[in-house]
Amino acid sequence: MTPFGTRLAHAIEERGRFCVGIDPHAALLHEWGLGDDVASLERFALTVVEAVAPVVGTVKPQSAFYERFGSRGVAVLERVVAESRAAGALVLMDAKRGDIGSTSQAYADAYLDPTSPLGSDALTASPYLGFGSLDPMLEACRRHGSGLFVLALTSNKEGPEVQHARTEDGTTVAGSVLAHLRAANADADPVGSFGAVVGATIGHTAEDLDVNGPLLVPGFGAQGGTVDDLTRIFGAAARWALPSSSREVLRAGPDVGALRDAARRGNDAVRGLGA
Ligand SMILES: O=C(O)c1cc(=O)[nH]c(=O)n1[C@@H]1O[C@H](COP(=O)(O)O)[C@@H](O)[C@H]1O
Repeated sequence: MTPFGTRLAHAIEERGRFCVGIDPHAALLHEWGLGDDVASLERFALTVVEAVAPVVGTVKPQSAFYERFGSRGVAVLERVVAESRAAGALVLMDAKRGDIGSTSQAYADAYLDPTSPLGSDALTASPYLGFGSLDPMLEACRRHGSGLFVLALTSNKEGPEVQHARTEDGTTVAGSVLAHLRAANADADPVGSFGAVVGATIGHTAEDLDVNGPLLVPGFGAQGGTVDDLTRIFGAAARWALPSSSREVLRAGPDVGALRDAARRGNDAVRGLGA
């Protein structure tokens, strides 16, 4: 199986680095003239897939917006995964999973094994039960050619309380996560399969963001992150950055052409990063 990092490098080269978040917020369903029910969820999500999955390299459905409708919402999420992949986009499942190791194994089986109904190209993961608790996920990625994006410096204002805290050896929690990722990606070429999540809104950081892996960068667009912010925060590490935007693109719907244009505009805006 080709490693996720290699597949992602091809996707960036062929389609660009912009990632579209497929987040069916209740407010967006309303803006699209839809109701807050499963049929509307399905219409919204599959319209976005039809518009953007053939043109962008990566899509990122946020699981919570589907889970809130129960099993029928999760069935829609399964279709989002399958139809996005069929259209040629890599699916980064945003479920931010993390638990004791034996349960992490079950999350790995659910999201990182391509034969599972929710099997995706990559998963977002939370390292706050200790980075080692994610080992079953890393192992599944190696086995199946999938990838992981581990929270490091998140885009929300509450993140620093945990992420800037110092560990016993004086490094920050974020720095420690980044060091683990760097080790996991050692020797990968052109880029590893184990990425970090770093928000476009963090302002600046003294951390070394070069982990020889991809950087998922939410907070671009609706949360205020701009291209200038990306250049300032990431410098040369922007080479493997995936700026991700949900609401700013999704507000262009429900027209398929307008959604696709919004995705293309996002892609064009970040094309020169890391050059
Ligand atoms: O892992 C994420 O994707 C994520 C991490 C983070 O630090 N901040 C963040 O906003 N996200 C997700 O990125 C998306 C941002 O959506 P918009 O603000 O609408 O572009 C949501 O799905 C969030 O759950």
